[in-house]
Amino acid sequence: MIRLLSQVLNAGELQAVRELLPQVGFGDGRITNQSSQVKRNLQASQEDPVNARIAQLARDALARHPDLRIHAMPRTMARATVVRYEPGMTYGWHVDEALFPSTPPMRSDLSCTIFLNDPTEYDGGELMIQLGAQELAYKLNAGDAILYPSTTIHQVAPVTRGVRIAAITWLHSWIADASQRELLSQLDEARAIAVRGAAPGDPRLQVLLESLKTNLFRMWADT
Ligand SMILES: O=C(O)CCC(=O)C(=O)O
Ligand SMILES: [Fe+2]
Repeated sequence: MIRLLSQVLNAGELQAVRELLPQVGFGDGRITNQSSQVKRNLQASQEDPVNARIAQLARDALARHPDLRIHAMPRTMARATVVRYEPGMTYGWHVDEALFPSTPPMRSDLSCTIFLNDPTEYDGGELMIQLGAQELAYKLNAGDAILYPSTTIHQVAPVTRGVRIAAITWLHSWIADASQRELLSQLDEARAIAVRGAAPGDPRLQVLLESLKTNLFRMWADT
């Protein structure tokens, strides 16, 4: 499932990132995808010390975001990388690698983009995700993030004006199976609504419970 995580970075962290960004050392993005025919962007090298500081800010911010825990059930999070798209740059349709090349390698279940600059600063540069025949486009406010399954075909549309800057990372979930993960996150959301003291007939709680009951029945029904 695609999930938007709002205000992952708070105002202070965004300001710290803005001050660090001019010092990031960027290189050709193909360094990590040498055979890619569609990747035309800039990215920080993993050894870059300024990237490491931004990555740490991003990791801490994601780790404390309640929606990340509910929807990703993260086991491991890869070190984030700052990416930069100038006019004409793009990352065409592709699927992310199955294994993130850490030691040991990490299976990527979910991909995550944290938008680091304001959408008014550039044209184009939408993160587009294919859902069957549909193409969904996302361009979020600075500090917001999107979480999407690493199995999806996606692209960054060409930037036509200005500069798009984001931090990207990947997550290994405790729950490998996406439909099982969805059941658990619906259950967790329902629990959170109930704990807050839902009003009788709360529509969100009702539809969550109906979905859980129906989909568990579909899974377990002996036909
Ligand atoms: O910059 C983004 O939003 C995602 C880029 C991407 O798809 C990737 O680096 O694999
Ligand atoms: Fe990607």
